Amino acid sequence: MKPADAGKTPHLPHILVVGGAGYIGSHMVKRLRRAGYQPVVLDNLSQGRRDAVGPAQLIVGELGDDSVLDVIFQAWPIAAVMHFASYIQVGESVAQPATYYENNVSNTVALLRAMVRHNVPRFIFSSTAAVFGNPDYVPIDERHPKAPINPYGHSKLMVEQILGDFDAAYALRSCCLRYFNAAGADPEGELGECHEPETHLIPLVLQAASGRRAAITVYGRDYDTPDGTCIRDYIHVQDLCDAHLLALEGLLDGAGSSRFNLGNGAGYSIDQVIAAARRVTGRDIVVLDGPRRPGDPARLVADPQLARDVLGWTPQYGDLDAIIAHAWAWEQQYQRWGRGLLPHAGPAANAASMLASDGGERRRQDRRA
Ligand SMILES: NC(=O)c1ccc[n+]([C@@H]2O[C@H](COP(=O)([O-])OP(=O)(O)OC[C@H]3O[C@@H](n4cnc5c(N)ncnc54)[C@H](O)[C@@H]3O)[C@@H](O)[C@H]2O)c1
Ligand SMILES: O=c1ccn([C@@H]2O[C@H](COP(=O)(O)OP(=O)(O)O[C@H]3O[C@H](CO)[C@H](O)[C@H](O)[C@H]3O)[C@@H](O)[C@H]2O)c(=O)[nH]1
Repeated sequence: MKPADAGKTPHLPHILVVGGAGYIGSHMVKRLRRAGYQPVVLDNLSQGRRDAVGPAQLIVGELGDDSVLDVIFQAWPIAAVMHFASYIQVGESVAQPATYYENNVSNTVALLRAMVRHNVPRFIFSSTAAVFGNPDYVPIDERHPKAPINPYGHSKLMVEQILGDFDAAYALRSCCLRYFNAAGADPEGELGECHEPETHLIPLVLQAASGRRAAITVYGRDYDTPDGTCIRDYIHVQDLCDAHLLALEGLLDGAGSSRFNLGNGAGYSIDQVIAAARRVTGRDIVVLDGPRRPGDPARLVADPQLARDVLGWTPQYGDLDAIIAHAWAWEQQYQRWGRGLLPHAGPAANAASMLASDGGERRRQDRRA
């Protein structure tokens, strides 16, 4: 199987993209549109950006709101759901577990129940390497024991388990895609990563390169790795989108439920990432040394063989410099235009008036309270 390409017959099915205004979800929405699908986005804008959705349908609303979900499933013939919406910060999940279990688990169950109510039988879930906890071995394959070490990882593993039960009880077929470290940006420069607050290494290193922040702090130099810094498997957001498209095609073709680890299968240390960023940007980057960040495993590297064999997935951006180059182009756009003033920003064609409930700012305030 190959990912559906631009130019393929238009008007493929409607796909509900929950969290489609966020970093990975917005790239997926663009990819779906290019492939001829009709994405419908549900996002509460607690992190996502209205302009990142482009001309796709945007419903501003809560994932766990039955009335919103019922209206969406009645309004559009949704063939499958892609679920990107969750809270994603490991440290915050330790401090606020209730918030994480509520949003990542309870609200997801509400979505799944709505799918069962409306006979929508296909689901693609954004899972994470965090379901494995501190790995017993690397590269990590799908058989590796699941032992999360924080509420974020637990919440994702719970949903994986719930999906197994929904398959058995309701024939809801699902594909869990466990991303390792999502990175990079739309090669066309329209979309990229802009979490608030940003906690991910590559965007922070590039903010230090652009001058948006003074320095990057390396969290620990005493790990059992060749240079003492943590090793991660960085996977380009476009490659993640390709995997989703393949998973979607599989489910539409009648495939059963499945779970895949998504990474390049190559690990880079923090020092290697900083060196690559210096190479790509040509800028000096000030580096500070800090203590370990609690809960960071020394090494997380995927074994992506199953996704290659079963989905036919071939990542295009295995080269760290290419991943960083796209993220750097995005950082420079941000420098030029600022948040909310990007060149592609325009009035979102959305159904917000139908279901107005812009809980975004309220959510942000709740979480900071
Ligand atoms: N970024 C990574 O490296 C990474 C790695 C592994 C897994 N993941 C998973 O991938 C998914 C997407 O990650 P991301 O980096 O794009 O995150 P993101 O925060 O940029 O996107 C999540 C989106 O979901 C929305 N959202 C959150 N709660 C919602 C709710 N209750 N109702 C409606 N919308 C809601 C947010 O507004 C945001 O637009 C997440 O589920 C995350 O756990 C990400
Ligand atoms: O300012 C920083 C930020 C990060 N790091 C280090 O860089 C590495 C990568 O950190 P990220 O925060 O970019 O990514 P994580 O590996 O912590 O987290 C990623 O993988 C997790 C699974 O383990 C979750 O899925 C999460 O959403 C996803 O971003 C870690 O060793 C971290 O300690 C620094 O040294 N300085």
